[in-house]
This record gives sequence, C-alpha cells and structure tokens, in this order.
Amino acid sequence: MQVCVYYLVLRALDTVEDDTSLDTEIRVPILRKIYCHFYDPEWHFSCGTMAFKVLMDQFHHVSTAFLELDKNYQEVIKAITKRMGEGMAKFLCKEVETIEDYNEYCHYAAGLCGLGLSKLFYASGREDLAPESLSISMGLFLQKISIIRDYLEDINEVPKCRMFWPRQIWSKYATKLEEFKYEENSVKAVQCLNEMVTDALLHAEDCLIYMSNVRDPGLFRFCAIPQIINMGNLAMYYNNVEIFKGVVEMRRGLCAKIIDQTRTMADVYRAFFDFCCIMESKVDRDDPNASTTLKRLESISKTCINSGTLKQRKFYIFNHQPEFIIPFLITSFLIMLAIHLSTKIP
Ligand SMILES: CC(C)=CCC/C(C)=C/CC/C(C)=C/COP(=O)(O)OP(=O)(O)O
Repeated sequence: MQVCVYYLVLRALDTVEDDTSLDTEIRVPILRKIYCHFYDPEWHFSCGTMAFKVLMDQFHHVSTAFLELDKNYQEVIKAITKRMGEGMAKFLCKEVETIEDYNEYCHYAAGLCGLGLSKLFYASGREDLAPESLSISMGLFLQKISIIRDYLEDINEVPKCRMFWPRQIWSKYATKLEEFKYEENSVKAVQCLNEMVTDALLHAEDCLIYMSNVRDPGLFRFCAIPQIINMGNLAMYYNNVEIFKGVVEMRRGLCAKIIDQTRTMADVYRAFFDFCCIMESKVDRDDPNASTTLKRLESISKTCINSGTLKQRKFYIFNHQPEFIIPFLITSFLIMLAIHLSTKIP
C-alpha cells in the first residue's frame, strides 16, 4: 500500500512537470508545494492527459490513502516529494547543460525515488537500510535509460521541446540536439547515443551491489525485474539508429520471460552478463568512446563472473532463435497443410 501511494504521488509530480501546455510559472509552485496538499482531501489540480488526468482530477483518493498510512511511511513520502518537487521546479527554469546538471536532474527525478523506496523497505522491517549512494544509483540507472529512449518524444514535444541529454555530451556531435533526428546526421547521432549509453553503464555495478543485499524475495523481484529489463534495453539501444526514428522497446516475450524467471541474484548476474556480451559484440572499434565502453562492460562482466553463479550462460543471447523458429515452423506447417488439403479436394 505504501509503495502504491508513493508511486501515485510521484506520478502526480511527474504529470505536473511533464505538462508543457501549462506555463512554468504555474507549474513551479505546484511542484514545490504538492506535499502540503496531502493533508487537504479537497485538493486537486487539473493537468496531464488520459490516466494521468484522472489521477490529478481525483487526487483526493491519493491523499485519503496517504493519511491512512503509518506516520513513518508518511514522513518518508512527504520528505522525498518535497525534495523531488524542489528539484523538478529548479530544472523547469534551467537547461541540462553539463554532465553534473544531468546527474543532478536524474538525482531529483529518480535517485530520490530510489532513496525513498529504500527507506520504505527499511520502515517495513523487511530490509536493512541500504547505503544512500546505492539507492540513488538504482534510480539513476533507470532514469538515464528512460532519457536515452525518450530522445524523439522529448524533442518533438509540443508546444515546447524538452531536452535532457546534456549539452556537454551532444555538443561534441552536433550544434543543435534536434539535428540527430535527420538521417544525414546518423553517424554522429549514434556516436552521441553510444556516449550516453556508456555514461549510464557507470551505475550498473552499484545496482548489482544494491540488489545483492536485498533479502526479501518479493522486494528482490520488485527491484531486479526492472533493472534486468533496463539493462536489456540498454543493450538494444547501443549503436542503434532506430532510437532517432521512433520507439525502440524490448519484445514483450522477452519481458515476460524476465518477469517469469527472475528469482535470485544468480538470475540477475546471468542477465547482466549476457546483455554485456551483446553490447560488446556491437562496439564499433571506430566509435570515439569504444575503449571506455569496452572497459565498463568488462568491469560489469567481471563482477558477474566473480559472483561464481554463471552456470547457465548465454540465457538471453540465443533466445531470439527459438522465437524466430516457432513462427517459421507454424507458417511452414500451415502451408503444408493447405497443400495437402488442396490435393484432397476434388
Ligand atoms: C531502490 C529502487 C528499487 C530504486 C528504483 C527507483 C525508481 C523506480 C526510479 C524511477 C525511474 C524512472 C525511469 C521513472 C520513469 O518511469 P517512466 O518510464 O514511466 O517515465 P516517464 O513516463 O516519465 O517517461
């Protein structure tokens, strides 16, 4: 229940932050003060679209549920919402220029979410309190991959584009971030993408340490499944020009397999190791960041190998093969059946 309320509260913050149809001057005070409205069951603020609009229009359900939580949980949720709202408000008025800004923005948008979750796990008595920096890395790793994936959506946002890729990185490859949308800039766009992926890889090892310390099986799956999907997405985005053309998403079958088969830390090491191998195989030696990328991948792979748990290797690597073969076999069978039946019918 506490995680559900926490999610809805943070989703409300995100909805206010994302609604570019509202002026910054309107959104900033809402972001800064939303935590005060948890105590006012009448409060709501109409913004966002679809399910997010329903959430905002009927926010009283969230505040009612919030007030039913234990005081310990309320304090954690309130404190994180306050800090996150402040940070998001800061970045509505400021561009992400440097890598330091990028890390700071991701800290507010997701690092704090990780910190709050660790505090909720601790308050529930199911976990020890995780070190802050590891909790923050769990959020940063997810957030950075989300920012990489959303390049096109953010740049095409109306009425005003949004830019979370740091200028310090993209300015090495373009004079304007939107240049990456155009086919003729594909080579530079992919080089920039690869640098963004290489930067995100910095958080993978912290995530492995964090997850290796989670004891409760339910909480472990809650943490591990999104991180494996995240690492798989990162492998898919690396060196992939499609990021600049539309949505690139992991196949649902592979997501389902991850959800179904993730139980222990050995499953996480195996997945991270396989996705590192996939990325390694995609590194173009002429890429300006190739050696840094390879170094980071090697370091993550070593952590997985040193865990001593990699028995069933290449679990995710070869899996696309059967998924390709099955539709092929079904089609072949249907064709043969059709031929057979056509010879029987006079
Ligand atoms: C300790 C621990 C378990 C930490 C995890 C912290 C956590 C869940 C951070 C959220 C990160 C993230 C990418 C949110 C956006 O989701 P989205 O893809 O729905 O984003 P969007 O709709 O805003 O694009």
